[in-house]
Amino acid sequence: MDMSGPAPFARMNGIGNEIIVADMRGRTDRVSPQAALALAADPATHFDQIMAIHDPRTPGTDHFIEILNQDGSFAQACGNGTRCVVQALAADTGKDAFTFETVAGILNARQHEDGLISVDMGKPRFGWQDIPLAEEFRDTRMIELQVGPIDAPVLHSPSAVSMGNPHAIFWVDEDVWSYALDRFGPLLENHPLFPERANITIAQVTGPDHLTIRTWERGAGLTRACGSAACAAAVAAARTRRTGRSVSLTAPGGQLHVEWREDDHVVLTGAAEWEFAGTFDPATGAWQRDAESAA
Ligand SMILES: N[C@H](CCC[C@H](N)C(=O)O)C(=O)O
Repeated sequence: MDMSGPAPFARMNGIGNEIIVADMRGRTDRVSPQAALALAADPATHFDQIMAIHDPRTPGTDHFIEILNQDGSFAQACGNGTRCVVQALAADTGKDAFTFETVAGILNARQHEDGLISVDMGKPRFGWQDIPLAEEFRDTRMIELQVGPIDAPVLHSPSAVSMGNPHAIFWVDEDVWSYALDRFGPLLENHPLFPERANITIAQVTGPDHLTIRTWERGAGLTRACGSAACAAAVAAARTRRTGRSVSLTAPGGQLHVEWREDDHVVLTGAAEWEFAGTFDPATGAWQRDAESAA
């Protein structure tokens, strides 16, 4: 049955990462890039990512999840967005555990008694072709890339990690707010070394097994948090012996925890917050707020 016509959505956030959860269950259409661009352009619905919940495509999974960035591009992973999906589905179904299929693989997630949500983001990938990078690097813990004056680079020698989506983690010793990420982010996001672009994070070790991070996201720009970047930074910190495998992180929007388990799975834990509900046209992005959600 194709339930065409407007689809329900919830405007949420994952520690400040602005998310639209689109309920596409029971439908055969998809959220279009045009709809994403229209919703992103409206200040009331402006978002970083859209998480579209579809009916399952694979036995043993609850839903297929499709992810669009603010610029209409499709993404393979979104940790903060996945937590928002769990919170929305838990409220709707009374279940607290879910298995999702994404283009990056199968994700298991659950909401805890305290309301926090954990998502198994799968295994990190480190091969240069898996990130992907445009040229071979035998050790992606530190790749040759820099921005700023040639004799005094501002950011250099990042770690590269894929969490299903590409990440470059630049290690800094100064306060992460002292770097012009608004200027360097787009240069690095679109650097030829990243054939699929990349999410760009600056990370400072600010305590034993604690990182402070800021991210310029592929397809969304500066965001208040990026869950898959938190995973990438935690894994890269452990790989480069800056921290252990269980790391707490402070992003501009709040706190996250990442555990890189011994079975190689990376588990992201954090909060999700509901803001308001509405309905929208998945083809055009035309929307209206639910009466009971009216501000
Ligand atoms: N911008 C990312 C997708 C969203 C990631 C982020 N919002 C998260 O929580 O993981 C990309 O294009 O790979």
